[in-house]
Amino acid sequence: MITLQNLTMRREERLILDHVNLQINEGEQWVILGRNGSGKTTILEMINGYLFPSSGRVEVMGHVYGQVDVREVRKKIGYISQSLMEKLNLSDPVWEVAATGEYGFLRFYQEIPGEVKEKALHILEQLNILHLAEKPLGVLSQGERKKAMLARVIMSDPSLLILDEPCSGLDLYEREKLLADLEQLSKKPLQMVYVTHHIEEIMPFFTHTAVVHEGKILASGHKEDVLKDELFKQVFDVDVKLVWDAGRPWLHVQA
Ligand SMILES: Nc1ncnc2c1ncn2[C@@H]1O[C@H](COP(=O)(O)OP(=O)(O)OP(=O)(O)O)[C@@H](O)[C@H]1O
Repeated sequence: MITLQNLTMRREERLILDHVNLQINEGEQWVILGRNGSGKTTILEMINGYLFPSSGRVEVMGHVYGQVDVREVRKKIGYISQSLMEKLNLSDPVWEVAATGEYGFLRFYQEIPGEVKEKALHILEQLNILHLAEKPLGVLSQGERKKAMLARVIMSDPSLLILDEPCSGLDLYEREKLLADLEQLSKKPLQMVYVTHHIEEIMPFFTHTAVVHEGKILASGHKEDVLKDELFKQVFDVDVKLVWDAGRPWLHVQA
């Protein structure tokens, strides 16, 4: 479903990605982990076709970038990121923010068809935020904004969902609610690539993990094979012990 081959990215003489290879197959749910500045977002932007590598090959859902109109591929990709959040209009009502997902627009300049509004309201109801439908996006809490973005993504019925640190800024309650929503979504035929710094966000439904370090993929594969104490010591330079509890990994920092 996604093949990244030998991706290299240079910026001002700096090597930001260094021969990145990653194979993501249908039915797998991936988490990409790594420290600040390791190159995670750069990889996501390449999968979305917003950035092109200096060299290498990107194939997404059977389309090789450079040979297709990436805007067409993007219609099948849902993207949740802080940079997209910043592009949305804070004065737009939440239902309208969700409805824009139907077309991939950032905002509407014409009347929205009744059935599109109905569909948006239905999705808000599923996510338990129907009561926020008429509120402007700007008055929502961080957690509620994330849910509005999720509604916008669900509206577009994507085959691939890319999430860049969706839980950042959320308290424990909001984080767990968002993760539970994602778990529900994972039951659809919907593939996810989820970027985070926090391994406890690796819910049981995630099957695979890649660890990015200084622009390289340090390890990738089944999460149980990749998530090892030694790897965390190497990446985070902190002595940790990894413990699995209820199907989720947790890190204990050693004294
Ligand atoms: N346009 C750019 N020009 C120069 N350097 C850039 C540019 N975009 C990203 N970088 C650098 O590339 C490196 C990787 O950035 P990236 O955003 O992919 O990291 P990340 O792993 O997502 O980090 P974080 O977890 O902090 O979001 C960083 O050191 C960043 O400063």
